[in-house]
Order: sequence, then C-alpha cells, then structure tokens
Amino acid sequence: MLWSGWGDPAKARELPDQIRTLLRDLMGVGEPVEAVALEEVRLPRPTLSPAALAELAAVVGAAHVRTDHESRVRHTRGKSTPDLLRMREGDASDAPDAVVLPAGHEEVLRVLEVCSAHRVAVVPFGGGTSVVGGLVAGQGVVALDLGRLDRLVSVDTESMVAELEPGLRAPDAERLLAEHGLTLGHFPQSYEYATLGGFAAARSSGQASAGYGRFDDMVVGLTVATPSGALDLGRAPKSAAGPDLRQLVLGSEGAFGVITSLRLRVRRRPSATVYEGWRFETFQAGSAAMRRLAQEGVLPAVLRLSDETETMIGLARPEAIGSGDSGCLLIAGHEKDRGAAAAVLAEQGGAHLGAEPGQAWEHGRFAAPYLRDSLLAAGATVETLETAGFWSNLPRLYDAVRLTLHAELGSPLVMCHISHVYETGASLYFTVVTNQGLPEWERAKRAVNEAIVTAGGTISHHHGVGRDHSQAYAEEIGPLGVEILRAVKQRLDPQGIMNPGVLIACPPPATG
Ligand SMILES: Cc1cc2nc3c(=O)[nH]c(=O)nc-3n(C[C@H](O)[C@H](O)[C@H](O)COP(=O)(O)OP(=O)(O)OC[C@H]3O[C@@H](n4cnc5c(N)ncnc54)[C@H](O)[C@@H]3O)c2cc1C
Repeated sequence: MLWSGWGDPAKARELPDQIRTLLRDLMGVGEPVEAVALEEVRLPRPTLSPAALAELAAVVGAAHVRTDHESRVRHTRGKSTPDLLRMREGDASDAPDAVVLPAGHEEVLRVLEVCSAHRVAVVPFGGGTSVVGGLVAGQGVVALDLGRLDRLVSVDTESMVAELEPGLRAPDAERLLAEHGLTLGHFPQSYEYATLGGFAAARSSGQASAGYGRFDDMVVGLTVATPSGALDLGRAPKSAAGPDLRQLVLGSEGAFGVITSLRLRVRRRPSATVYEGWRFETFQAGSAAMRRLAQEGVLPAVLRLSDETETMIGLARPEAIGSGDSGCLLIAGHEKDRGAAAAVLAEQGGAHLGAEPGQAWEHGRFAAPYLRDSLLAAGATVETLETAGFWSNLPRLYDAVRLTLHAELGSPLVMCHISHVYETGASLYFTVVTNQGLPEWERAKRAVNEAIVTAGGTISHHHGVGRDHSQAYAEEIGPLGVEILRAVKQRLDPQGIMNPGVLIACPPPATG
C-alpha cells in the first residue's frame, strides 16, 4: 500500500484530458501538488518507556515490536482525504510510538495487559483504510497490527459457517474460501487492502450488499480480547437469550477490545455473474425502481444507481470517465435468473443498455481510489461521504447534503449514487470535488454532518464513526445512549486504553 495514497503505485492512473480541462477551466483548480519523500515525513518523538517496550517484546517477540520510521509512518491514520493530504505534506504528528504484531488471541490479551499496566493506549490496525479518523494514534500509543492473525481456521460446509482470523485481507480470505468453493460475497471498494476485523469493527457494506447483505449480517459469532478479559459470542444462528451482545462489538471500532476471531456465514461461489446497464431519465425514477426491486424481493446481487452528475462524469465507468452521458446509469449484477428484476426495471421506465456498461463497471470497480490520488496530485480536493435513510426521506436527505456542500464550497462538483438498498430505505454515497483546501473541506464536512442529522439521516451507513463523526453520533443516539456506551467501555476497558477518542469522547488514559 502506498504510504501517501492508495494501493499499488503501479496501478496509478493518469487523469483524462477532459477531467484536467474541467478542473482547470471550470473549477479553477490550481497547481499540481507533490508529495514529500517518505524519509522527509516528520514523526513525533516517541515517549513509550523502555520497560513497556521490553514487556511487549517479551509477549510477541522483539521482531514484532517495530519502532522504525517506515513502520510508524505506515501506521499513521487511515486513508481519508484529510489523512492523505496531511501525509503528502509530511505531517505524521499522529504516528504511533510503536507497531506491535501479535500472533494470536492469547498474545493480544497479554499485550492488552501490558498496555493497561503501563497506561499505554492501543489502536487496533487492520488494513488501515478507515476514512473517519478511526486510526489516530499519537505519542505514547501502540498500533496493534493484526496482520499476523491471518488464518482460515475452519469450514463447516453443512452449516455454511467459516471461522477466520481478523487480520486476513479480503482477497486472501476469498482465495482461502475459494479452495472450498465458497465466498463471503463482501466486495467494498477498499477490498484490495481492508481486513475482516476492520469490516466487523466498522460495520462495512460491500458492492454486492443487495445479494449478500452487509458484513455485520454475515457475523454469526466472534471472539474479542478486552483489557478485562475475553468475550466469546454467538453459538446459534439466532437466539432469544437476551440482548445480542455481538451487536455491541460490531461497529465498536476497537473502543472496547480487539476482535480476534470471526465466525462468518459463507455461500457457494456463483457459477457466473451477469452484469448489465440500464438508463433512467431521472434519479428519482431510478431510485423508485430500486425500491420496487427491494420490496418485491427480486434484487440482483449488485445494484448501483448514479445520479445525473455522476452519470455525466462517468464515475461508474472509470475507463470512460468524462464521457458525458445523460440520464442516470443503473448497474445490475445478476447471479440468478435476471428475468424478474429486468421486468421491474423495464416497467419502471428503464432503458436496457446491454452488457457493456455493467462489464465496464465491473472492470473498474476498485479503480476510483487511484483516481482520487491523481486528483489530489493535480491540486483538487476530492472526498466521499455517505448516509442512509428511509425511502420516504431520501429526497430530503439528498437535497440537504447537496445544498450544504454548495453553500460551503462555492461551486463543487457533487456526485451521488445509491448502492445499498433495503425494503425500507437506502444509503446515499456522495463524491465531492472542489478547488477549496483542507480547512474549507473540514468546515464543510462539519456542516454536512449537521445537515444529515437535521434531515433525519444516520451519520454513517458503512464508514463508521471514528473521531470524525463522534459528535454527530452523540446527537444521533442522545445523551443516554452515550452514557450506556461509556458504561460499557468503563467495564471492558477501565483504564481507557482502547482506541481513545473514537466512537464516543472519553478521557484519555491517565499516565501511570
Ligand atoms: C478508497 C476507500 C474505499 C472504501 N470503500 C468502502 C466500501 O465500499 N464499503 C465500506 O464499508 N467501507 C469502505 N471504506 C472504508 C473502510 O475500508 C472500511 O471502514 C473497512 O471496514 C476498514 O477495514 P480495515 O481493515 O482497513 O480497518 P482499519 O481501517 O484498520 O480499522 C477501522 C477501525 O476498526 C478498528 N479495528 C480494525 N481491526 C479491528 C479488530 N480486529 N478489532 C477491533 N477493532 C478493529 C480500528 O481501530 C479502526 O477504528 C473505504 C475506504 C477507502 C479508503
């Protein structure tokens, strides 16, 4: 993973001429911005005591406690645009003092014991793709990299449940499951780098959520190491034995403990997926068609609708970006017979475009993050944000976000798509390109968060809360909700060492 951007540097993408012209002539985007070299990145002076480092090394082995420049840089923050812009400028002031790589559940428990005793904060680190400030470390903090917990532990093909370790990256998990003819069916845009533990900890949702559900729907059981001991949850597909404590862990973003094992529902790999494109006159017409598909139970595995602006720019087809298409492009990916879904789409006014747009989307489905790097290098600020709401409230939410972004940023390019749908509602995913800098973007983001809460949406459908959304999350769940989460944290993590600052504002660990 490129430390100052996304993915494999060999896959870097040139900006098409139409986009360069749009940025320069219509949006007034300024000069290209070079990233500093890795060795020029500025790190804070470490403050971890030699005694704490020695005890950590005794648990995981000296080779698995890393304090070198590159390891610290690579575990600094996540991959939001503000994170990347700071890294490009050489600012790693939130770098952890050390990166610790345990090999299993018992070692995680012992690392937490050492860190509790020394009042050292711990930030669990999966793929490092958080876009909500979920990985802010800082002085005296350890990044707990779960990359060595990377095994497929067992497969039960009768129950269709697999036990996997949390540090597995999604492609590795899919490769191991494919050997048994199985799949998770979880393909977020961060697929190439994100881990199973990160998906569970942040309640991720993938591009095939219409067919496979969200990641939290797949978790039938999990094991968690906390500073107060271990929790092992989920011993049946469904249970009436009290509240479901798995739900306290899903979405907890490392604030309560470390997920060390996951029992996940798996499915047989489909023999083929048939992709196709449809065009709708308006976003409203396309979203009404999606609603019918969800409510009539004939959803394809993949379903994605771009609004007019996103269709015009061609974001759903990175190879054809700047193509200037009209209307609203809908992509469907069918793993079963497409007949019932196609009939609904046609009845709702969709024009069938054939296989090509769907195949182009499938081909470029993980390319957009590389495009973001090229836009940042060209001097534009580009970022995404998302929310979800009930169908009846979706138009209000859509307008509220767009109006706020335009009011805050002058003339940004605001694109939107729907790619996660339910019988009762859907998520809205916005991509914003602006000539404004980081402070203006951060002000706009605060205003959008407020607008989302006011318009009745949730502050996150799948990116999570992190630090960036903690204030809006507190408004969403109310003071009593915040108190409940604080009480849980106090019980599981009495010293407050687990990822302080994410989810709910809590005092940092007292230095001992
Ligand atoms: C370009 C890009 C595209 C993205 N697309 C999508 C998308 O399509 N869908 C989507 O859902 N998200 C998307 N994301 C967001 C991100 O990939 C998800 O939040 C993902 O779930 C994070 O996984 P990770 O392994 O990278 O976790 P990290 O970023 O390493 O961690 C995320 C949070 O979980 C905590 N954590 C990680 N592992 C554990 C563990 N084992 N136990 C306890 N806590 C843990 C961390 O401390 C942190 O707070 C995208 C991000 C980027 C940069």
